[in-house]
Amino acid sequence: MVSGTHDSLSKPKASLKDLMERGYGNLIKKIYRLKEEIEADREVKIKEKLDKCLKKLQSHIHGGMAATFEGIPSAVRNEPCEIPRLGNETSLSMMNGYLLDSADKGFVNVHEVISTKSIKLPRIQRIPTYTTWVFLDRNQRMVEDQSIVGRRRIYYDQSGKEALVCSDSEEDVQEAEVEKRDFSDGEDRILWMAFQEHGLDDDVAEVVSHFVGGTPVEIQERYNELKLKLEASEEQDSSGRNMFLEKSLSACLDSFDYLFCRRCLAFDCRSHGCSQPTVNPREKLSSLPEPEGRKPCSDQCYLLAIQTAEELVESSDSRLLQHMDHAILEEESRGSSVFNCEVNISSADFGTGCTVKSDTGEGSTAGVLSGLKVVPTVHANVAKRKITDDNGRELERSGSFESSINKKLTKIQAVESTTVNSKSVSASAISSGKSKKLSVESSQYLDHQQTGKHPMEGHATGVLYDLSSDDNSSCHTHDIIGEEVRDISRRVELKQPVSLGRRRTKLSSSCDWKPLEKSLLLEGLKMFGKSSCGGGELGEPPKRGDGQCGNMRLLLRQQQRILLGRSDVVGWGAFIKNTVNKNDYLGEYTGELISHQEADKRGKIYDRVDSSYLFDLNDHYVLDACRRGDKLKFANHSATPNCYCKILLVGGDHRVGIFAGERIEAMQEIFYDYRYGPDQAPSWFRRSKESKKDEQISSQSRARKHQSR
Ligand SMILES: C[S@@+](CC[C@H](N)C(=O)[O-])C[C@H]1O[C@@H](n2cnc3c(N)ncnc32)[C@H](O)[C@@H]1O
Repeated sequence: MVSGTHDSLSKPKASLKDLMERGYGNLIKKIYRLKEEIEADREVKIKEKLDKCLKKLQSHIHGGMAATFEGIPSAVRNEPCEIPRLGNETSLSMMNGYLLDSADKGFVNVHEVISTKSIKLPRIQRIPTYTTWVFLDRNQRMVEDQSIVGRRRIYYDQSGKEALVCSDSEEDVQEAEVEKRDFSDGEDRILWMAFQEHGLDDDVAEVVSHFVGGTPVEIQERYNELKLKLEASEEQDSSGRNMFLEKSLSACLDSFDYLFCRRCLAFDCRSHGCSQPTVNPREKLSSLPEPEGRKPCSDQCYLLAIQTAEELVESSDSRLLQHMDHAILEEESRGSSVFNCEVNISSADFGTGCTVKSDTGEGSTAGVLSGLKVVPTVHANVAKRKITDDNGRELERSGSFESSINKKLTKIQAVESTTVNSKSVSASAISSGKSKKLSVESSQYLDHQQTGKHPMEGHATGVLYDLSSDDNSSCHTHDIIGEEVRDISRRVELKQPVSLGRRRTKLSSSCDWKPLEKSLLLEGLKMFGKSSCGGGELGEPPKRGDGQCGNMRLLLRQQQRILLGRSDVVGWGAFIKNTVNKNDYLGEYTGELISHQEADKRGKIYDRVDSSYLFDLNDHYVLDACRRGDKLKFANHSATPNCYCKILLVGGDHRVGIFAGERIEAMQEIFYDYRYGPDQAPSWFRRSKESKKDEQISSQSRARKHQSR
């Protein structure tokens, strides 16, 4: 850095005369010349640009009208050319080249004018910025590059005037408010020449500042910047590599990495979106709170499983159970892996949120990997085995241990022998289903329909869980077969010492869940401390008239057609295409999954433009539909809404479903209550609440996070 930069700030600026006396006359003359050169250069460029524009304009003119364009160049070039006003004509008529009807003034000689009337084009509203949004099949994790946290960015408001500096700390914001001066190419040339010839000096900086403006400090800093740039490019020339390029390449690879789905092992997968972190279940285990003081909702509730597992752990058989755990792992590591595959067969085919536990058996081909053993097999093996302690002594099995193992086996076997019953596979449902995400070949099921034989039969010693959803238990978790298989294949490859059964517990808090390994289950459930099958805090699932599990519709995207149109209230709105009944599922509010910190930062920006698409999802995430989402993001707020939102746990993820609160006729606009908290309510929301002018739509929203019911 140059010394004395601070002095130059405090001392008054020397005049050009003083500087000349100090021997900078030559420099000053040179700068004058250079400036003139630059300006002449610029003028030439501007003229060239203008000519280009005019040529383009002329090419758009048809027939005789072209003649009227003669007057334009002089007008644009600021040469004397008076443009007469024609009564109340709009400015459009003044700019369109019709220099007309001024015989009395006699300054425009246009003979080929066809019409003396200006054309009034319809007024078109500016296209709002958010029209760049893209559809999302489901929520996507924010790509890190797009985070505004920890970055200093300047955002301009709609009129492009007021800037908002976004930064992590308030001090930063203060600091950043001093805008950095921009130097033009010409200015760069001047200061570069001056410092190159006279060295980096305060006086030189002062001379330059007389011509290019700014403070001597800014000018010196700019010079240093230019020098660094030059050095970098020289370095590139000498080494044949470009460090900037390298940096951007790694940044590029970074974001490429974010697009990689670690569940599907594919880029930009449609099921999970981008930025899939490698989730270590154990890490998750500690980060999420354990459910406390909750009552089981039914005899299938996972809370019961937790209790039982806790009891087992407390019991004197805990050691044996641990050893059994090991035994299972050993089994797994002996050539083939334990595979407790829970396969979701779409409700479109089964009429219900039907989950199938499948034992592939060795060499089986039931759509899952061959050579895998299943949990029942392993359990049976374990039950038969002698269990020894670390010193190789056989451990005595107490009665309760034997009975707990036996109970498990009995349960498993009982279910194993169960074929799919009429509740879970209904022929009518098979034909009427329209799921596009079917992962198991539907032909298999049609085959089943004809032969009366379930497609899994024969392939698998399959454990088919009857998961008919006409009981009132909530079905929160489903998965797609393909996805699970891919997941498993990867796990097998990686030879992870965790059984797949353990993994599945995380994903299988589905309707009629049959606990297989409670200690494992316990772990899985802890990972999803907030998961609930009707515990209440996530809301009751919507009533199902047709025996279909509520959130399967979400999973299968069985949504209503939504139209986008000008809202009756403000801006754009979402409209329903067909009439729907109360509690019908309309669609999902999708968006980017962002942290609360990120949301607060973005919220500040959204508040400025008074338009927010943030939706509180849970303690960890907020949905931001600003850039990505679905048409339902345009649904506006009303205090007397016709819809409601609900956060549902689907496939282990929280997702927002929008449901009809009443019968809604076709083409009606959709509203739901944004439910702003008192500390979040934007001014317009409060205003409208106070005034209560509008009976139907009594409040408005602002850039804060919407809440579900
Ligand atoms: C999710 S967007 C809804 C779509 C919005 N109308 C648009 O044109 O983009 C939410 C924003 O719409 C506006 N908004 C929604 N409901 C409103 C209402 N009842 N009155 C006024 N403004 C509303 C607020 O600016 C809010 O931040």
